[in-house]
Amino acid sequence: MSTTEEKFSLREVLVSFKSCLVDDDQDVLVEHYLDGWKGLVRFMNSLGTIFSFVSKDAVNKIQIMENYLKGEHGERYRTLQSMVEYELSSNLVDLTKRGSHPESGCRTILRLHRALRWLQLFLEKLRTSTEDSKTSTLCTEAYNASLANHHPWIIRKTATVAFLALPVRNTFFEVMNVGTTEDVVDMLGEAMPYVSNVYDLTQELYSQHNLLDLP
Ligand SMILES: CCCCCCCC/C=C\CCCCCCCC(=O)N[C@@H](COP(=O)(O)O)[C@H](O)/C=C/CCCCCCCCCCCCC
Repeated sequence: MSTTEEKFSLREVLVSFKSCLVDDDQDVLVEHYLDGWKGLVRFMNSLGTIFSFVSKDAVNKIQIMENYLKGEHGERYRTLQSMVEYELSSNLVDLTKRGSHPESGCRTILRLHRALRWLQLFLEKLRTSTEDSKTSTLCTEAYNASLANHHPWIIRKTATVAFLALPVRNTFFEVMNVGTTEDVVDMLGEAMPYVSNVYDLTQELYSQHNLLDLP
């Protein structure tokens, strides 16, 4: 996971989520999906150790998926659709309660997928924010409208306290290494449709297979 220690580039994250989409934008390549997350983890690491409890969980989930990709059945994990078909047809998913497959690909991606909704909301809030907007407020609002609904009280509390340590909007934009505020806003506008497409496709796939509440 050494790549997560390289410098963050929002453009690379954009390219990863853009190149995720395959088969006429009807499927998601797992490898590039994970590359997008690795880029985001790099960004979070650059914000300081207060977010290490979040990045550890994200890194752990990325690692679980990378192990599947490198494993004996790696080809079945090439796209989200092939992963869902393979794991369901081979009974590799704990559907109602945690049992013998506590780290299935389907449940691991579901956790990242829920976090992608938070990202989608947060990026849109950042894009439309003004100079005096507080990143902690934007982040908390995005979190409360998404991930928080899936987290127990103690995680919600810890996350909300950590958000208070987010840097102010200008510093936040600088860490993105994109250029001026206008450049950041433009790039966020460019990135949003790709992140949204990936989110919508995954949501549709999981909904079709009743996988949105995996334990
Ligand atoms: C253009 C860049 C701007 C934004 C950059 C954001 C960078 C964010 C990078 C990574 C996001 C973190 C992804 C977190 C995945 C969380 C998955 C999850 O929900 N895990 C929980 C459930 O897992 P299981 O126990 O069922 O296996 C787990 O309990 C969570 C533990 C950690 C706490 C998660 C708090 C999530 C807060 C997300 C906001 C991060 C704030 C970063 C601020 C920039």
